[in-house]
Parts: sequence; C-alpha cells; structure tokens
Amino acid sequence: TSSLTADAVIDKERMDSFHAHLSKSTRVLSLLGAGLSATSGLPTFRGAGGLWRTHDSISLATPEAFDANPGLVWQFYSYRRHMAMQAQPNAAHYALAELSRKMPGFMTLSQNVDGLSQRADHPREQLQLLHGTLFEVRCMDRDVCRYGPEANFTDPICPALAIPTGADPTSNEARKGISEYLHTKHQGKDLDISDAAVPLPDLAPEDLPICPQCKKHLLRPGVVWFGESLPSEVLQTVDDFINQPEKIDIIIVIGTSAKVYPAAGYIEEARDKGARVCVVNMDENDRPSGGWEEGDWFFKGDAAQIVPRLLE
Ligand SMILES: CC(C)NC(=O)[C@H](Cc1c[nH]c2ccccc12)NC(=O)[C@H](CCCC/N=C(/NCCC(=O)O)S[C@H]1O[C@H](COP(=O)(O)OP(=O)(O)OC[C@H]2O[C@@H](n3cnc4c(N)ncnc43)[C@H](O)[C@@H]2O)[C@@H](O)[C@H]1O)NC(=O)OCc1ccccc1
Repeated sequence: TSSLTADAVIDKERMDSFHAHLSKSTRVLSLLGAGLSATSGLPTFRGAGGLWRTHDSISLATPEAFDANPGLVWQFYSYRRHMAMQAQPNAAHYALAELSRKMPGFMTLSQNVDGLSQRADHPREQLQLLHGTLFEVRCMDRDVCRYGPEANFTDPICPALAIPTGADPTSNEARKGISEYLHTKHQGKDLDISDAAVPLPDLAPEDLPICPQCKKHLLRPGVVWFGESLPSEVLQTVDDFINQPEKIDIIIVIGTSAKVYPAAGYIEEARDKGARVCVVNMDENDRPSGGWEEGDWFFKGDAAQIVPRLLE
C-alpha cells in the first residue's frame, strides 16, 4: 500500500465502505445526468457554457422557442439525434444495466434523452426517462390529433435537417455560404453545426417533419421541455417506488448538476426515506444543493471510470 497515494488510500476506504453498504442494500435509486454520457462524446448541457451555437440550450428547450422558430429548434434536436446515434454507451451505462439485472430493487431515473442507457440494454422497467427521449416524436397538436409518441430513429428526420458535410470547395456540391476554410478543414466529414461559424439555412415550416396523421401540424421531439410537466406515468412509477414502506438504502447521483426540478428533488426524497447519498461527478462543486450529510460519499472523476468500480 505504500505506493498508493494518500488520495488513493482514502478513495479505497471510501470505495470499500460504499461496497459494504451496497452489498447489504435491496432498494437503490440512481439519478443520471449528462455527465454520464460525456465520455461517450456527447456535450453536457453546461458544457460549452450551456450554449448551442449562440443560443442558450435551456432557452431552446422550450415550447416558446419552438413556436417562435421551429426550424432552429429542429436543427438543435436533429444535431443532438445525429450525435447520439454516432455515440456508443460507455462502461458506466453497462454497469448500471448489469446492477439492474442483479438487483430487482434498483430503479434508475434518467434525465438523459440520448438513448444510450437503452442501447446498453438497461432493463426497461427499471429505467425511468424523466425527460423523454430524442428518438420519439409526436404531433404538436395534443388536443385533436394527439399522434405519438412514436419511435423515430431516422437521421436526418427530413432532408432539410441533413448535417452539412465539408466538400471540395471548388466543387459545386460545396454548400454556398460555408467558407473555403471550413470546407477544406472538414472535407468529407460532418460540419460541426454547434459552431456558429457554420452558417445554417433558415428553414420554413414546410421543410420540417409534418405529422403523418393530421398532415397539418409539425412533429416535435418526444422530450420534456422546460415549463412542461414530466410524463404522468413516469411520475407515478417513481412515486410508487419511493413511497413503498421499506426504506431506500442508497441514491447514486451520477454526472448531474442537480439544478433541474423535479428531477433534483428526488435526492432529498430518497434521503427522507433513509437513503445515503453517493455522488459521482467530475466537479466537486456540483454536489446536490440539499447539502452534505455524514455518511454521504463523493467520488470525483469520470463516471465511465468510477461507476463500473462502484457497482462491481
Ligand atoms: C433550470 C431550472 C432551474 N428550471 C427548472 O427546473 C424548471 C422550472 C422549475 C420547476 N420546479 C422548480 C423548482 C425550483 C426551480 C425551478 C423549477 N423545471 C421544469 O420546467 C420542469 C421540466 C424540466 C425538464 C426540462 N427538460 C430537460 N431535458 C429535455 C429537453 C432537452 O434535453 O433538450 S432538462 C435537461 O437539462 C438538465 C441538464 O442537467 P444535467 O444533465 O445535470 O447536465 P449539466 O450539463 O447541467 O451538468 C453535467 C454535470 O456532469 C458533470 N460531469 C461532466 N463530465 C463528467 C464526467 N465525465 N463524469 C462525471 N460527471 C461529469 C459536470 O460536472 C456537471 O455537474 C437535465 O435535466 C436535462 O434533461 N417542468 C416543470 O416543472 O413543469 C411544471 C409543470 C407542472 C405541471 C404542469 C405544467 C408544468
């Protein structure tokens, strides 16, 4: 052990005490955030200062933004669908799925809409998608048409949302308005449209995905926008799990800034049911706002590295 740094020693002690508690646990919750998928190459909400191009990501994820400029919001979501489809689940996604198979009383609450937990074969009945998924669509008209949610993995979901690729700047397929520099730099590859330097066309509603049922209204991504309530069946399932008479042993909070509600509120609800809190985060300042209590664990670092060790 002499070779182990002081940190590693403490880390080992904390890991051992966590393992001891997990081995005695039967009811465990996990709350997942964008940091879980960071190592899979997906930008977090806070990453890049919370901006997509020049827009505040949170303000783009609202019904108001979609009403004001559905083209821009669809470009935002089509980009994230494209990125998520290019990405692969990482070791943490698989470790969470594995623990679910081993522990019937393990329930995962995900804020992520990237579909990576599902692609890691996380048992569906033990995975609650609090904020929906990028890979479902439904009609904007929730009163009459009510089409969806329907699974949709088409990329691009319509031709106008195709991600521009860099081309030989002298060729006529080089998209106009994109600098020779960008074409040359990204020849044959996707242009990174999260970079405001890449011009994006203004899209008219008729260029966007139209509801196949009413053939009148636009389709929208199957995510929960700010100001919208979470899916009632998901809220019910989570409440039913939390409100069972037995105590909750642990809540594992992974890669989230825990600033969005009601998701972040589940940490305190679990604590009220006797749970000890275990946080895995790259940034020690991102501890749950409910404050720190004796017996809580904090593991600083990359979720893809730490979570498999935690759940082994
Ligand atoms: C901004 C916040 C203050 N606002 C809210 O919470 C609002 C308003 C509100 C409601 N109650 C409140 C109480 C108090 C204050 C505000 C409110 N909540 C809502 O609007 C909710 C809806 C909220 C859901 C919004 N949709 C999302 N996503 C889908 C769309 C989309 O994705 O586009 S939220 C979205 O943002 C959040 C981003 O947070 P994180 O995932 O944590 O990501 P972030 O980038 O912030 O942090 C990453 C973390 O990872 C760490 N990290 C990075 N790399 C790694 C690494 N490698 N390893 C480990 N960790 C790492 C970093 O250090 C960091 O800590 C996630 O929840 C994500 O899903 N709806 C609602 O309340 O409706 C009411 C209602 C009720 C009935 C009827 C009508 C209405």
